[in-house]
Amino acid sequence: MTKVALVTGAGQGIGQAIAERLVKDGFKVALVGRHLDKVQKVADAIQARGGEAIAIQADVAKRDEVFAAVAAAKAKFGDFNVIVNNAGVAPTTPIMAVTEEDMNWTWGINVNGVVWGTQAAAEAFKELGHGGKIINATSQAGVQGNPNLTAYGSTKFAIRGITQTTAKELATFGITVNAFAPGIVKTPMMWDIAHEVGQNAGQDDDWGMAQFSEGIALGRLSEPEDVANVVSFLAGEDSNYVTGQTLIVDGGMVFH
Ligand SMILES: NC(=O)C1=CN([C@@H]2O[C@H](COP(=O)(O)OP(=O)(O)OC[C@H]3O[C@@H](n4cnc5c(N)ncnc54)[C@H](O)[C@@H]3O)[C@@H](O)[C@H]2O)C=CC1
Ligand SMILES: CC(=O)C(C)=O
Repeated sequence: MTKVALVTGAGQGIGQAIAERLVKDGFKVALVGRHLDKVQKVADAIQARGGEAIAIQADVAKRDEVFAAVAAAKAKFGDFNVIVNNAGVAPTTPIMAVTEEDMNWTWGINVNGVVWGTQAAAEAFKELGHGGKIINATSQAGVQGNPNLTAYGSTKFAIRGITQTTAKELATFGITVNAFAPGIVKTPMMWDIAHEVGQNAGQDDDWGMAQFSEGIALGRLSEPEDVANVVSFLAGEDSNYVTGQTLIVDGGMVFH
């Protein structure tokens, strides 16, 4: 039977690439995003190529919206097997400029969103009487500290902790929980960061990006598909004996 996956933040960037890859792997996919038009466009393109996809509007910071999204995916496709808690935001925050709003906003989406997604998916797996896979987006910035990313980096360290904790807690239900840690991926998020870093230094976006791209052993920035390849492994049967882990997919930036 075809498996069902839900991907948050699937309207662009890494989430879009993951959704498209999971369709190639044979999944039916539910694409979740804050802006329905963006996820609908990606879902329409998948359907035009013969895949099965639905678009669902939800803000992952809101627990009831995440539960409703999982319920809608389960109702539409009749099963539920994988959630990819991918949605995230990445404000550039030098430590002395960090505000209460920065912390609450970033943690509300990046951390609370993972917790709500974990709860909603685990509840669905239990109702369906089978296990499942929970896959969380952390970052190289959640494995080692990055300057000016205090708010963001703190959320990504927390996500690795939640991944380990929930892997131990949910294993008894046949649920695995893993995370992927991208490096520097050419997406709108990373270009926004590069823009801010460049602007703060009186330089352009390419200069800003270059500050992050130094020291990649494989000598190139990441494409979203590099990350989707690893998520494909975590979503598939070949990773059945892997849980609580963070797979770093950064071309060789952080050696852990
Ligand atoms: N681009 C990069 O270099 C890296 C990205 N990551 C992580 O990968 C994940 C995806 O990143 P990108 O594709 O680069 O980001 P992106 O900003 O290009 O795309 C993220 C998507 O998530 C959606 N989103 C944001 N807040 C949301 C909310 N509250 N509810 C629902 N959807 C929401 C956005 O609308 C957007 O479509 C994020 O968790 C990010 O932290 C990790 C390491 C590096
Ligand atoms: C955005 C991000 O996760 C970085 C720079 O590692």
